This record gives sequence, C-alpha cells and structure tokens, in this order.
Amino acid sequence: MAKITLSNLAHSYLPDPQSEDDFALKEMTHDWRDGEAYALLGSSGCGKTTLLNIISGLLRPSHGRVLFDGRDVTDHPTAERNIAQVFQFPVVYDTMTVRENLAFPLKNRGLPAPEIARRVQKVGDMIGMEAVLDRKARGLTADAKQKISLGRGMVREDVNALLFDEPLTVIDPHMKWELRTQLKKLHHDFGHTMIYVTHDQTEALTFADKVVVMYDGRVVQIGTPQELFERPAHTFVGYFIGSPGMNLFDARIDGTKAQIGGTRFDLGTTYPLGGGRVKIGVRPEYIRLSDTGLPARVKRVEDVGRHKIVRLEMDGAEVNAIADESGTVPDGGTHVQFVEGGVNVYENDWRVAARRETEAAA
Ligand SMILES: Nc1ncnc2c1ncn2[C@@H]1O[C@H](COP(=O)(O)OP(=O)(O)OP(=O)(O)O)[C@@H](O)[C@H]1O
Repeated sequence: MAKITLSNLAHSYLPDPQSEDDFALKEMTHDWRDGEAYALLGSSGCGKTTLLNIISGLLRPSHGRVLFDGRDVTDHPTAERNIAQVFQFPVVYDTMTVRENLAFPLKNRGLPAPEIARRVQKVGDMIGMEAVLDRKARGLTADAKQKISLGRGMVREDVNALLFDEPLTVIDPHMKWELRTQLKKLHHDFGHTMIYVTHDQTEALTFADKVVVMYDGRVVQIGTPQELFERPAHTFVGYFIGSPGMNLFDARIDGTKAQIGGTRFDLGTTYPLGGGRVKIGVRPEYIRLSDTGLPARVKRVEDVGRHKIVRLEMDGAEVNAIADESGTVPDGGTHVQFVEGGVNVYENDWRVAARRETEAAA
C-alpha cells in the first residue's frame, strides 16, 4: 500500500497545447493518503479516467510527476507499479475456468499453491461465485465475467493500490450493492489504498472515506460525504451532490447583510469578498416555508416517501425545498427562510468561509 502524490500534474492529449482549455487535466498537486478509500466523482468528460490511467501508468502525463510513497514512478510502466486495476467491462480469459482466472495474478507472482487455493476460495466467496469456480469463463454472462474481473483485482494482498474504473456498470442493481459492500469490507480488512471512479453520487458516497469531486479537468473538492454536503467548496459540488442539489441565488452582500431579489436579510457574520460574482447556496434541506422572508410561489409538491420535495419559483428561477412528510404545504404564494448554518457564500463559484468560521478555526 502506498501514499500517492500527484505533483504539478497536468495532461493534454494535444501535441502542442496552447491554453488551459487544451488540457483534459488542469494542473493539480495532491497527496492521496496511504490506506484511504477514495471515490473519484464527476460528470462525463471531466477527466476521471485520464487521472486514473495516469496513476496506473497506462498514460504518461504531459506535465508533472506521480510518486508512490515518495518514489517517482512517472516513467514506470503499469507492470512495475504493483497495482490492480478493474475496468468498466470484463477482462477475463475465456478458455480458463473461474478458478484459474482468479488464480492467474497469484501464479504470475509465484505464490505457493496452498496460498493461491486459500485466496481464490476466499475471493470466490466474496463475489458469490463459489459454486461455479470450475466452470469455464466462456459462456458466462457479462455480469458474471465482470465479477471475475473484480475478483482478480481483489485477490492480491500486496498491491500499492487498487483502482476501479466504473466497475459495476454491467452489474445488476442488487448485486451492485452487494459487491460495493464486499469492496468496503475488503478495504476494512486489508487497508488498501483504493480509488474508485464513478459518475454516480450514491456509489461514491456509500463506498468512500473521501470523495474527490472533479469538474472540467480540475479536482474541485476532496472531502468526506458530510463535508461535501455541508460545505461544498464549489458551486458544482453543491449542485452535483444531493437530491435535489443545492439552490444557488444571485446575491449582493454588504457587511452582514445579504440581498436576494428585492429582499434584504441578516447573515449574522461577514465574508471577505473581493468584488467578484456572488452567489448564495442553500441546500433544499435548509429551506423552510414561512409567512415572512423571501417571496416564492409553490409550483408543485412531490411526495417521495420519507419527505416531500417542494418545487418553488423565485424571480423566475426554480428553487427546491424539502419538507416533512407530515407538514402541510400552502398552494401558490408563500415565503421561504434559510435555516441558520445552512447558508454558503460563493464568489466566482468558489466558497468563501465566513469570518466567524475562520475565527473559530484560529
Ligand atoms: N485518447 C484521447 N484522445 C483525445 N482526447 C481524449 C482522449 N481520452 C479522453 N479525451 C478527452 O479528455 C477529456 C477527459 O476524458 P476522460 O475520459 O478522462 O473523462 P471521464 O471523466 O472519465 O469521462 P467518462 O465518465 O465519460 O468516462 C474529455 O474531453 C475527452 O474527450
């Protein structure tokens, strides 16, 4: 297992990149801690696979270095990095049995036969294929073959890191949950450094200790699920995480006062702003319907079982609020208020910490 350092890393697929826009990965420097389970989350095309392939050595970065435990591996091929990688679609040997497929990475490393047998049995159980270990892989469903690929990724105990690129895409929904649980257990038992690429927030939030959110070739936040929920570092994180995502309001802030549309209200603290474009972000969970506050109109109410999602309109924009299942929601005109502690302020899309927060941290 290893700490992974990305040092001034950037990548362009173009031979002669001219501007930042030409980079699929914009310059980044990060340490990914030894033994931590990370999910790499972002929408299609934001650079997740590019970053994963640079870490695994399938792709050489056009700028910067990759270090494993401080050792520069930028120019090392995948085989020398001692990592296991599982891809979106199965990579199995059709002519081998399930058992032989699972044993393959261990045989390659010359492990003694009893040790191979023990680990293959264990992983066979984990992926729910203990009954078909002696079947040929040929003829198995795509779903079963992908489980073998996952098993092959998990069978080695000595890897620097385990990398998964959307590995559950072809797996049926019930088994997805089961396999994710097994991966978490594996992480708990062996403490591998794991990186799991997904564009599915549920998958990311349930699997990882830390979620790395990517947007447009950048890592915009690395945080626990709770941090991403309560203090999204970028408007994209607020909007992308959560169901529905964070509401964003154009605002003016002057001292402790904020103004949205024609309504002024007190924020209880000041924000060190530099004259950029200001937005206030409030998650639907922190919006209350009220007799006073910001004028809004109820458009419709969706009962999703545990709670209601209230779709409102404010100044022509859609705003979402979450209300208790038992609460009554007025028809038409109403007002909304923000719950204390539920307000985040953004300048040019990046979160600005309130003075109160920075003072408390000092
Ligand atoms: N081999 C390549 N040659 C040129 N451009 C590429 C290549 N691979 C990826 N790109 C571009 O780099 C950017 C990042 O792609 P990447 O596949 O890393 O994103 P992703 O977040 O993994 O997306 P997805 O979830 O769709 O797989 C995209 O704009 C993509 O078009």
